[in-house]
Amino acid sequence: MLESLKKTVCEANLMLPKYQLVTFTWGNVSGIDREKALVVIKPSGVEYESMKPEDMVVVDLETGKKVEGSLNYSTDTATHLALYRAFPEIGGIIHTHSRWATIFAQSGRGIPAFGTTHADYFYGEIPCTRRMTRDEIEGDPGYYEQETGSVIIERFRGMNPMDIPGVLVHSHGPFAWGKDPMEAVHHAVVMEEVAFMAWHNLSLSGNALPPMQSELLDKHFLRKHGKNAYYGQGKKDK
Ligand SMILES: O=C(CO)[C@@H](O)[C@@H](O)COP(=O)(O)O
Repeated sequence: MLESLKKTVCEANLMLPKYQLVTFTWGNVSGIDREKALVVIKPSGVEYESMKPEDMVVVDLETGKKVEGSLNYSTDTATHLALYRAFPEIGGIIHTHSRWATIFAQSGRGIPAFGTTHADYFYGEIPCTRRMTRDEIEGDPGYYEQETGSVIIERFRGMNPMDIPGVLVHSHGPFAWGKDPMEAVHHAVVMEEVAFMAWHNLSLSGNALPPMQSELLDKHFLRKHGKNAYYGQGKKDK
């Protein structure tokens, strides 16, 4: 079942060690088949060196039940499912504990847009959720992870998840998404890079640097995204 998506999701997971986004097994990527309403996600706690497409686990989007796979699915599966249900435009999700983004998450701070590297991918600050409450943390397996999805969705109320394809979960770490699993990984790599830069910008400025000017944010984001985008090979030069 879903052999091609399993291959893609496995390859996307293998990008985590490649781009140094992960230590040990601390991360996961998933992808969704919207027509079948099935999600493919990596198994929990399996070393990346030995991970194969056939290890991927298939989960029903609505019930959260495993429909195929001999291994246990990622502990973060319920968060992925909550995000897929809330954001119908996304096709892939990644969670990591990449160092610089996690430093911002642990500090409860969003990553401000300080430059065009950020603006090419994120249309403003990458937000941080609120702290989770005791009631949201305690409970049966899967409940805390589902509530992790809820605090992300709450933070994105009134926002377009494709304008800002990532978030920091307070005291935890980054989640990112995209139109497919590979784009989600791409966004996680950029988030880590801009977190690294932003930390140094804040440090050099004595924590007093304002965000970049809105005109420059608009220019860089909108020339790569949206109906009038002209970056890359999509639209032919006049
Ligand atoms: O967030 C955490 C641990 O804090 C998990 O995402 C991480 O260890 C990866 O878990 P899985 O191997 O996907 O079950």
